[in-house]
Parts: sequence; structure tokens; C-alpha cells
Amino acid sequence: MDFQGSLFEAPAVEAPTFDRVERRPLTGGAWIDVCRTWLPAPDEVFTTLVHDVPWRAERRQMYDREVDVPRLLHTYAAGEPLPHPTLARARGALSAHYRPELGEPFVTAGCCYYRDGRDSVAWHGDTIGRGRTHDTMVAIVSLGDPRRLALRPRAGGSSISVEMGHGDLLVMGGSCQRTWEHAVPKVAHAGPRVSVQFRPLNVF
Ligand SMILES: O=C(O)CCC(=O)C(=O)O
Ligand SMILES: [Fe+2]
Repeated sequence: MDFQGSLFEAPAVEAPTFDRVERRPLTGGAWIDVCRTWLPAPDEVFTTLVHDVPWRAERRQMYDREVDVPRLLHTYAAGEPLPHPTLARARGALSAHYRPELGEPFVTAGCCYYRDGRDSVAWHGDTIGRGRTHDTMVAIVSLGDPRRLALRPRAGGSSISVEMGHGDLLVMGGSCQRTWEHAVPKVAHAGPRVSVQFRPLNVF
């Protein structure tokens, strides 16, 4: 065995770890976990996602007219291969780490591409499916330019916000989807940002 050589061989894809994760409890049984610079090799993942994801623009009915959804989207369903091996590793690491609390793996990967500061997502909870009635988790990995994720309690009260930087992880857990709402507000100036949201089955 070439022991000497193996000492200097980096693993093909680094596994993300959770020793730096910080939990912030919110009201009503909601919480968020944040870990800065969590994803290994984020530059490469970002470039791959921008180029290789089959991004699509969506239009949505808004009262009496159809409007553009202000961001590009693509969702990888359960069992579909992800566009970069680091994302598959990340999903596996998240599933293993949160399994005792979540009781199931993360299986889908929703991707959003915010082209500039005009792209955004309005206040909402991920309440289609089980998030409406049950505690669950949504794990977001942010890539590219930093953007603010704002959170506010549905019952009223002040909002909080977390700056999501390149490679950062933010996990919304507990009752967060049904007792709180989140948004990525428009800003005057921002470069491209991609967010990947890992969700368990039946959470949208
Ligand atoms: O871009 C983000 O970080 C959040 C996206 C989001 O909330 C969603 O797609 O449901
Ligand atoms: Fe969301």
C-alpha cells in the first residue's frame, strides 16, 4: 500500500460537519439552526448549479392577472440525481444528523435562482403537505451573493432576519412552517444567488 501517498490525498468530496451549528429557539415551538460556511467547495457547486440546473420561469395567477414569479425554479424529486456530488453528500449528512429529531430523511431538493436584487420570495410558510399540520424541517443551503432571509411569527410580533452567505446552512425546524413565515425580500443591489432547499417527503 502506498501509505505515504495516501496521506496527501484529499477525499474527492468533503463531508460537511455539524459541530459549529447554532440553534436559535423561536416562539411557538419553532427554531432555526444556522451554520456559516457549511458547504465544502461552494464556488464550484454554485457555478455548476447556475449552468446545469434546467431553470424555468413560472407564472402565477395573482387575482385577475398572471404575473412572473420573481425567481427561476427547479425541483429535484425524491430519487432524482442531484446536479453536483457535494449536494448529494450534503443531503446525506443532513439526513444523518437530523434523523433522531426528524425521524425521516431529506429527499427532495428545491432550487431557486435569484438573478439579482429584484428577484425575491414573498412571505409564506412551506405549508403544502405536512408542514401545515406537523412539525418538520426545511434545510436551506445558500450559494452566491448574500441575501437576507426574514422570518416573522404568524401570531404577530417582530420579525428577525438572517443573512445567508455563500455556503451557509439554515435549517427551519419544529413548528416553523406553520407558526412562522419566511421571505427573501427584494434589495436595491445583489448579484446572483442560488438556494437549495432540502425537504422530507410531502413537505413543499
Ligand atoms: O431562497 C431561500 O432561501 C428560501 C426559498 C423558500 O423559502 C422557498 O422556496 O420555499
Ligand atoms: Fe419557503
